Amino acid sequence: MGEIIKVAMPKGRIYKKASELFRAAGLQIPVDVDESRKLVIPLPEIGMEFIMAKPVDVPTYVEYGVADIGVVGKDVLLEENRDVYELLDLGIARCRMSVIGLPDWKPGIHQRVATKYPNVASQYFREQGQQVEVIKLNGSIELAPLIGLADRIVDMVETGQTLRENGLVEMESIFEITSRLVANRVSYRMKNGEIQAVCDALSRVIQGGMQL
Ligand SMILES: Nc1ncnc2c1ncn2[C@@H]1O[C@H](COP(=O)(O)OP(=O)(O)OP(=O)(O)O)[C@@H](O)[C@H]1O
Ligand SMILES: O=P(O)(O)OC[C@H]1O[C@H](OP(=O)(O)OP(=O)(O)O)[C@H](O)[C@@H]1O
Repeated sequence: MGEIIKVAMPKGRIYKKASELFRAAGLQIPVDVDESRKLVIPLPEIGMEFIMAKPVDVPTYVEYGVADIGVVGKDVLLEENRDVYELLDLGIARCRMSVIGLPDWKPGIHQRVATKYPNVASQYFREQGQQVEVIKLNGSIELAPLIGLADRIVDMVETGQTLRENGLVEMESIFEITSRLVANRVSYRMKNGEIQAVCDALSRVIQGGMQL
C-alpha cells in the first residue's frame, strides 16, 4: 500500500462533477461528502484524504504542501497565480470568463470594471491598451452595471441565464475555463507513483469521452 494522498477538493459546484469523474476512474468516493460539515474526510480504502476547501483556497493548500493534489477551476489558477504543477485538464465545470456589459455600453473617459478576478481583468485590459479602474467584488457581480458601480464586469458565463435575466450582453470571451488537477511540486516527486496512478486513471476516463 502506498502513501496516503491528501486531496484539496472544492466544495460547491465543482465537487459534484469531480466526484463523478473520480468514481468513474474507480476511486470510490462517498456521494454526500460535500453535504456534511466535516472538513477532513479520511478515505483509507482508496488511499486518500479529502480536504474540503473553499474553491479559491485550493491552490494555496497545494502550494504549501498541506494537500498533495487538488481540483480547481482554471479561473482560480489564473487569478491566484500560485506555484503549483498543473497535471491534467479534467474537462469538467466548463464555462468561460467574459467581459460583460449593458447593450448600449460605449467607452467613456473613466471606465470602471467590477470583478471577482482583479488580477486577470487588470492584465487583460492592460494588454488591450484600455485604461480601466478595476473594482473587486465577491459575488452577484452582474449587479455592478445595473446599479451604476461599473460600466462593465469580468465574470463567468455558463448557460447565459444570469446575463439574459439581467439584460446584459457578453462582449468578449477572454478564456475558456475547465477544472484542472494540480499537484504540489515536492509531493509530485515524493509520491510520484501514487499521484501518477490517479492522474492516469482520471485521464483514461476523460479520453474515453465520459459526458460530465
Ligand atoms: N456558471 C458558473 N459560474 C461560476 N463558476 C463556474 C460556473 N460553472 C463552473 N464554474 C467553475 O466553478 C467554480 C466556482 O464554483 P463555486 O460557485 O462552487 O465556488 P465559489 O462561487 O467560488 O464559492 P463560494 O460560493 O464559496 O464563494 C469556478 O472557479 C469555475 O471554475
Ligand atoms: O451563465 P450562467 O449559467 O447563468 O452562470 C453564470 C453565473 O454563475 C455564477 O454566479 P454564482 O452562482 O456563483 O453566484 P455569485 O456570483 O453570486 O457567487 C457567475 O458568477 C455568474 O453570475
